[in-house]
Amino acid sequence: MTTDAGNEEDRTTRAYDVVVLGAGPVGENVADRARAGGLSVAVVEAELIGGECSYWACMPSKALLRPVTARADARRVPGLRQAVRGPLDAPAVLAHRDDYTSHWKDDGQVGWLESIGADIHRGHGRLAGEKRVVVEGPDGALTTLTARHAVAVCTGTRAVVPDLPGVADARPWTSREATSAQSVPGRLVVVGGGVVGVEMATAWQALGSEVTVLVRGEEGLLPRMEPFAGELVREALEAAGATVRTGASVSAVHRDAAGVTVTLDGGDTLRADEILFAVGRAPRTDDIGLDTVGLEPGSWLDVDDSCRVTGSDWLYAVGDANHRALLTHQGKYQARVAGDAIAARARGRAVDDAAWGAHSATADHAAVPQVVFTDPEAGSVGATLAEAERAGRRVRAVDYDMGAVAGAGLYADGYTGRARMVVDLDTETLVGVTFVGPGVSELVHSATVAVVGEVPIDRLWHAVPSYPTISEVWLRLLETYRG
Ligand SMILES: Cc1cc2nc3c(=O)[nH]c(=O)nc-3n(C[C@H](O)[C@H](O)[C@H](O)COP(=O)(O)OP(=O)(O)OC[C@H]3O[C@@H](n4cnc5c(N)ncnc54)[C@H](O)[C@@H]3O)c2cc1C
Ligand SMILES: NC(=O)c1ccc[n+]([C@@H]2O[C@H](COP(=O)([O-])OP(=O)(O)OC[C@H]3O[C@@H](n4cnc5c(N)ncnc54)[C@H](O)[C@@H]3O)[C@@H](O)[C@H]2O)c1
Repeated sequence: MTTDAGNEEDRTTRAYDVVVLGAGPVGENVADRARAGGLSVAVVEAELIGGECSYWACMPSKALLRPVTARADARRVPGLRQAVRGPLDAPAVLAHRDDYTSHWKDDGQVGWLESIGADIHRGHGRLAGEKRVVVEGPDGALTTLTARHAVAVCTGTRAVVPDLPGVADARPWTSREATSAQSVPGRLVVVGGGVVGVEMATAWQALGSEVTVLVRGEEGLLPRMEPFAGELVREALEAAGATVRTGASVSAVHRDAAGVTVTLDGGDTLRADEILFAVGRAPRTDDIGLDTVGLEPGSWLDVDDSCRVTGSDWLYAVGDANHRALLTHQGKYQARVAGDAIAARARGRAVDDAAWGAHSATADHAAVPQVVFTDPEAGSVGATLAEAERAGRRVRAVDYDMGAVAGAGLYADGYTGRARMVVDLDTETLVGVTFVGPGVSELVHSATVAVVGEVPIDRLWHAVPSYPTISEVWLRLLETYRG
C-alpha cells in the first residue's frame, strides 16, 4: 500500500492514490476494487455510507413490496388463499422496512469500508482543480484530499420535483418520503408512471392508501419496457383498487390543513393527503466543483467504457452520475470495471478496455437487466422490439402467453403473464427478453446470460428448462420461433 495519509504539521491535507466522492453502493465498490488493486483510498460521504440505495431506494422499497407480492402469490394458490384473506399488517411491514434500512444508521457499512482499509471522510466534497477534493466536514472544518491517480465521482442522483405553482409549500413526497414514511396516508396521488411511480403505487395501495397514479400524455406505465409490461401492471393496479389516469398533467398543488389539492391541466382537481412526485432523477453534480475542472455543474458526466470522464485522464464518473443505467447492480458492475481500470493504469499494467474486456462496462450498451417489483413483476434485459428496430437491426419478436406454461399454472392459479424475446435475424441470437408475471424476477438472469453470451438459438435449444417450472417459457418461446 502506498498511503502517506498526512503529517502532524498539516492535518488538513492528506494524500491518497484514489479519492472516491460519494459512498453509495457504487462508491463503495470503486473503493473495494481500488483497494484490491493495492491502492490507498479515501471515501467522502456527506450523508450515510450506503447511499440512496440502502436507505431511501432499493432496500426500503423492496422491503415494502415483498409482503405485497408474497400475499398476492399466496392468494393465487388454492387451499392457501383463505389463510391470507386479511389486510397487510401495515405497522409490521413498516417496522420490517425500518429494520432493512438499519433504522437509517450506517454503522454496518462503515465497518465494512473500514475492513477493506479505506479511509472515510465525512462531509460534503468538492473538486478544487485537478486531482484535489476539498471536504467540508459537519463542523465546517476543511480537509484537502489529493489524489495521485484518480478521483471517482459517485454522487448519484436526487429526485426531480417540477417547478409548479404551490409545490414548495405543499411539501410533496419524493422517493425519500415514499420509502421512509412512518404512517400510511389515506389518499396518495402519485405523479409519474415510471418505475418509482408504479412500485410505490403498488406498495402504498396494498398498505391501505387510496392511490391515484397520474400519467401525463398517453405513454402509459413503464414506458421504457415493452408496452405489455405497463398494460399488465396497470390492469393489476386497477384490480387492486388504484386509479390510473393517463393524459393527466399536474398544473398546480396546494396544501392546507385538510391535505393537498392537485390541479390538473384543464382544471380538474383531486384531493389527497400526500402527493408523490416520481418523475425522474437529476444528477448530484451541481455543487461538486465541476467548474474547477472545466465541466458544467449539474450535468450528467460523459464517460468512456472504463468510466473515465471524456477528455480527462484522472477523473472518473461511476454509477447514476454518468446516466448510463440508473440501477444499483449496473452501477456496481461499472464500479468493478472502473476500480480495476484505475488500479491497472496506476500500476502501469495493461488495460483491457476493448468490448467485453475486463476494463470495459460493455454490458451497459447491450444487456442491462431490470426487475420492477410490482404485482405482477416485470423483468427485462437488453433492447425492446422498438429499441432494436430504431437501432436498425433486422429483428423478430416472439411472444408467449405465460399462463399456458405448466409450471406457471402450478405457481399461480389463473396465472397471467406474457414473455417476449427479440431475435436478431442476422445472428440468430437474442438482443432483448421481457417477462411479466408473478415470480418472473428470478427468470431475468437466465435471459441476461443468453444475451451477454450471444448464445445462438440453435444452442439455446439444448438448454432444457426443468419441468414443471415457469422457466419452461423458454422452451415455448424457442418452439414458437422455430415454428
Ligand atoms: C425508490 C427507488 C427504488 C429503487 N430501486 C432499485 C432497485 O430495486 N434495484 C436497482 O438496481 N436500483 C434501484 N434504484 C436505483 C438505485 O437506487 C440507484 O441506481 C443507486 O442508488 C445508484 O447508486 P450510486 O452509488 O451511483 O448513487 P447513490 O446511491 O445516490 O449514492 C450517492 C452517494 O453520494 C453521496 N454524495 C453526493 N454528493 C456528495 C458530495 N458532494 N460529497 C459527499 N458525498 C456526496 C450521497 O450522500 C450518497 O450517499 C431505485 C431508486 C429509487 C429512487
Ligand atoms: N426496481 C428497480 O429497478 C427500480 C426501482 C425504482 C427506481 N429505479 C431506477 O430509478 C430511476 C428513476 O425512476 P423514476 O420512476 O423516478 O424515473 P423514470 O424516468 O423511470 O420515470 C419517470 C416518469 O415520469 C414521467 N415524467 C417526467 N416528467 C414529468 C412531469 N413533469 N409530469 C408528469 N410525469 C413526468 C416520465 O415520462 C416517466 O414516465 C429509474 O431510471 C430506474 O432505473 C429502479
